[in-house]
Amino acid sequence: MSTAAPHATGQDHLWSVDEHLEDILATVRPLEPIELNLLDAQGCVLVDDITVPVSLPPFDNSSMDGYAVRVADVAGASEEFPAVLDVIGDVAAGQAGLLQVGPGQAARIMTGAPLPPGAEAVVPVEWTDGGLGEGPVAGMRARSLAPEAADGQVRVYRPCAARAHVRAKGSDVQAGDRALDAGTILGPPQIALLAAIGRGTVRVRPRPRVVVMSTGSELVQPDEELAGGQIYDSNSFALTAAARDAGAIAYRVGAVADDAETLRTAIEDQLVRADLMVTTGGVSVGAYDVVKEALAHVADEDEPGSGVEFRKLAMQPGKPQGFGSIGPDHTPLLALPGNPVSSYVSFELFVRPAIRTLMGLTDVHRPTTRATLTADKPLTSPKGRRQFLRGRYADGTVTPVGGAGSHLVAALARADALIVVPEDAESVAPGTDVEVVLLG
Ligand SMILES: Nc1nc2c(c(=O)[nH]1)N[C@H]1C(S)=C(S)[C@@H](COP(=O)(O)OP(=O)(O)OC[C@H]3O[C@@H](n4cnc5c(N)ncnc54)[C@H](O)[C@@H]3O)O[C@H]1N2
Ligand code: MOO
Repeated sequence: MSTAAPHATGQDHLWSVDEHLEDILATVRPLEPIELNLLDAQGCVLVDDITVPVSLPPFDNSSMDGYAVRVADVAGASEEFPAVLDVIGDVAAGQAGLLQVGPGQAARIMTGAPLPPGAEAVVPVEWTDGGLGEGPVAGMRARSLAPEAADGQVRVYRPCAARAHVRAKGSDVQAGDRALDAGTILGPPQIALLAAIGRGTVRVRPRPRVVVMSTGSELVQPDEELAGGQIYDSNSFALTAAARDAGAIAYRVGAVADDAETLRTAIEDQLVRADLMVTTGGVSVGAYDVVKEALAHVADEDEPGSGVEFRKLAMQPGKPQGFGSIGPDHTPLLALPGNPVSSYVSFELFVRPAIRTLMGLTDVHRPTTRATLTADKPLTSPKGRRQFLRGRYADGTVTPVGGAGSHLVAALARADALIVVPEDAESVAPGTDVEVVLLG
């Protein structure tokens, strides 16, 4: 192998952000569906439409603790002239078919209990004397204090309309209705609905397993002592968190040393648990840029399409990038630049859409909006590069946070948006309408 410095020929080509993203999305495919228990499916994308098997609620039931009555029996009732009804017993939630309410009768009923046949409405207990004969009560006596079921008489002080305080069968969803559409992400409310209609498992695309690996012999893990020339590894934390935020199950591998063989072995060891590999650092043109060295030649001649290509993109930050697939399963790999802001911005632009494609989502991008630039002076941007500056967005305006330097982590921590300066702009004046990526 030659030890001469590489020539610039062919390496000067700058790929656009859109070309790079297109290549990534053309390679990454949604993961195969699996059947998962409801809670394991949280955050996953539903593969099939879900139809409601039984109506919800499955039967007419009471929305209040009170008395199930016939409307005619309480017509005209007042505190002065209460309706007096014979109480025939209790209907608790979970009971059905025991009582029949006839004229002049009432059944004491609990919230969620089935409306007994014959009854047309429920009067809340607060509209009655609770069977105690001493005027309106605030509630029923606890079962521990009065274990026997209600009997005797109840005075009802107000009339009620038919179906009052009754939740009708099917008033939530009807059997045969579409409960959820394929493509829905299962959050807590969707999981509530699936459980409510009796589904214990669902077919979803699994959450992608993403291994995030930082590289660099200068990196030290948080809580350890820094020696001269060392810095803390922030990328592996930032990107693991970002992968989780995107919906992945993410594994962090902190700081592999700048040695090609060590790195190759470390990556091979991780492939078993990766649907997607992400590395940071070592992709530039330095003598110690080991990711490039380790991966630029991993293409397997027997495996067409395998291998990692390193490119320069017309963007800032995030100019040097690697992308391809490795290992027997052609696991996609994105090699991001090491500067902390570069790796984070690259993640947002390329890795997040890849993760969301693996998840089976069609809308894979962060939302964007237009905003008026608020700044003391014009923003400057290198010609021919799409620049992503950090900013704060509020009420249709965006304000830059910190400068363009790709080492500025503190400013990144205060930002909630990226200000996009297009390739053809070298300067953007305050007051200009700009595109903004909302980081959510
Ligand atoms: N002669 C040239 N030099 C550089 C160029 C170039 O075109 N010609 N490009 C610059 C750009 S742009 C970037 S971006 C960086 C990318 O470099 P690498 O991907 O090789 O990254 P490293 O050299 O490993 O690190 C860069 C920088 O970031 C710090 N770093 C790395 N990993 C972490 C981490 N996990 N946590 C925190 N900080 C990290 C590292 O210490 C360096 O300071 O190359 C430029 N150079
Ligand atoms: O592209 Mo580098 O990522 O500008 O700092």
